Amino acid sequence: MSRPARGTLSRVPPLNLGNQQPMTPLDAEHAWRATAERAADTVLFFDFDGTLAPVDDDPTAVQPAPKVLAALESLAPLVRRIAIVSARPVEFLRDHLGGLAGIDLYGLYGLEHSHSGGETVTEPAALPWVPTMSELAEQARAELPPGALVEFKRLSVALHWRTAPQLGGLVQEWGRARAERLGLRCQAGRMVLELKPPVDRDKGMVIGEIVRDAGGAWYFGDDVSDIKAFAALRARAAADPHFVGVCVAVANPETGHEVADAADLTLDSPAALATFLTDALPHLT
Ligand SMILES: O=P(O)(O)OC[C@H]1O[C@H](O[C@H]2O[C@H](CO)[C@@H](O)[C@H](O)[C@H]2O)[C@H](O)[C@@H](O)[C@@H]1O
Repeated sequence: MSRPARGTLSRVPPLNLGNQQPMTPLDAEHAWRATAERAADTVLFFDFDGTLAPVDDDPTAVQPAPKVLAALESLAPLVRRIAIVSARPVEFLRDHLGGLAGIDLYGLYGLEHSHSGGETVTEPAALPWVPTMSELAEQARAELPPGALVEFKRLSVALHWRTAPQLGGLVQEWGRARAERLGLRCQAGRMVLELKPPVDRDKGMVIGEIVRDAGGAWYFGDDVSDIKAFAALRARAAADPHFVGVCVAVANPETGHEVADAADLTLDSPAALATFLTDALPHLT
């Protein structure tokens, strides 16, 4: 099948886990129509960076794409839940979602969560790793060359090389060696390597738990860590032919085709996502 043209919304071959046939409708309009029939039982999941917010050299400078928050606010009362599932801390997400009410936040790949503006709950098994992460961030700052950016997130450390692409190999080598020594796990991303505690929590597990009793779900993501979330929707659909699961990739040249190949639909940017969500509103009202 040919690749979707940039700037268009197209269907690409779905991920095939264990030969199951995903029940995903064929195009966006059908998908929203099927969703409308079960909107009160549908959860809309969004990754943050690269999906709701365009990528920036400075991880602290990002903001959601224009109109994206307004679209989420309009969609929230029409579906069961809206949830953001991100590698960012919950506090960061809360600060960057402009006080949106009624949204669930899953931060640090699900090591933290906050339901509908409530307190932030941290996975207890991860807490003993805070000092290790803090020391690791200090070591990274001391040992990695200028140009590598170290982002300390309490329960994980992200090592960035976006503004110094020539350091990518060295940063990854340093990070993987350190992870092995400390018993940490690595998650690769867009010009970043993230080191996390060895606690079983990822986007797929978060989504799998939430959709257990849902009638449908959409997941919007741009990076390789989002493929686990897509797989969770596929697994749910495989277990229940009435479940409508739709996986949407927000394309970018860095992740190549891997995410788009695992998705049903592809959008070409966070700005295109805002338009896509705004256009979906009439289907659900
Ligand atoms: O799960 P996500 O919400 O997609 O978070 C993934 C990582 O996002 C951030 O890094 C990425 O975006 C930065 C800002 O645009 C960019 O500078 C960087 O190159 C990207 O990798 C965040 O800083 C990381 O902690 C997250 O792991």
